[in-house]
Amino acid sequence: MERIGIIGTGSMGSMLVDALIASKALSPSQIIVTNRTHAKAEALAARHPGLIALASNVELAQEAQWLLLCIKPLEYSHVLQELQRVLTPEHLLITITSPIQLEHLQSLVPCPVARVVPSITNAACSGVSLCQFGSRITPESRERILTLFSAISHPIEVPEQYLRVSSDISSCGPAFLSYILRNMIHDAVEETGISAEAASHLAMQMVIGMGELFKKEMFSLASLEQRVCVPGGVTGEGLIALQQGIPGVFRQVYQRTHAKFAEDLELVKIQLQTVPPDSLSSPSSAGSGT
Ligand SMILES: NC(=O)C1=CN([C@@H]2O[C@H](COP(=O)(O)OP(=O)(O)OC[C@H]3O[C@@H](n4cnc5c(N)ncnc54)[C@H](OP(=O)(O)O)[C@@H]3O)[C@@H](O)[C@H]2O)C=CC1
Ligand SMILES: O=C(O)[C@@H]1CCC=N1
Repeated sequence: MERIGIIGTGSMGSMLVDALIASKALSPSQIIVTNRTHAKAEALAARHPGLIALASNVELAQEAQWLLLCIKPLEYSHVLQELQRVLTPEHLLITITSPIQLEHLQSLVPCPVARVVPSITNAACSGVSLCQFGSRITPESRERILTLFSAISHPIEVPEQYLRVSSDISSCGPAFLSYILRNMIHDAVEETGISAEAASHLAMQMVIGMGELFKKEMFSLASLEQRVCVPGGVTGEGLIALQQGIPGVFRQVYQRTHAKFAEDLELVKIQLQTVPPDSLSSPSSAGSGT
């Protein structure tokens, strides 16, 4: 494939670069990056000889047709204003951010747009990525996007109304489960005196083992729970405590994430009013920025 330009080499941008190279989906020389703090982009280039770190988003868009926007929602209006001068219908814009409506984004640029929401699990070429495609995406580009991201994840196409909750599970989920496990470890230490190190080791190995069981499709969540919970045994006693505390907690989690999402969508919408609707979309005025 042609070169891909990655704007933003923070947590996700750098993870995607590392994973795409590790999986051999892309070679370093197919990747160009920019980052607001240029030193971060340079560090990535140093890690992957052949990868180019540029200082300007405009220059990057002139060098690459596929642009992966790995910036945060409130950074879009600034970056889109910069890019408007150079984007052409031949570009392809992929956002990894949720609170920006795809059709709105598409209305501001002359090119096709798509969304691919990654998960930190993609760093291990595992887990899912959540995909959505704007109306200008051709079947061929759709296939190429799915092929690229299938090298580091299981891409899943999600409808707009389930984007937030899907990302809550697949992208925020690792943080939620880590928090629960940290509490499991903390309380073990407080209650019994086991060392934090020993409890952490047990917890990590347990999670890795569970992942293997699911990978091998040996259990569903319910059948695993049932298999471990020996009638009259200790697990059932422990579950009584969990049954008092856990049910309903995730309803609150989803209510909070959805409220924040709605707030961000609104803020982004207001900010994007400063980006004029695409005035470059007619091929005659699109320029030859590639
Ligand atoms: N973290 C996660 O697990 C997931 C995150 N996401 C989404 O990914 C997006 C990015 O998140 P994340 O990587 O964690 O955030 P980070 O803050 O780590 O990365 C954002 C990067 O964008 C850079 N940046 C900001 N403005 C510009 C600009 N004008 N030009 C070039 N680079 C710029 C920042 O540079 P600087 O170094 O100067 O700050 C920073 O490195 C968010 O929208 C988030 O919702 C999606 C799924 C999972
Ligand atoms: O915390 C966040 O906003 C991002 C979105 C998905 C995971 N992390």
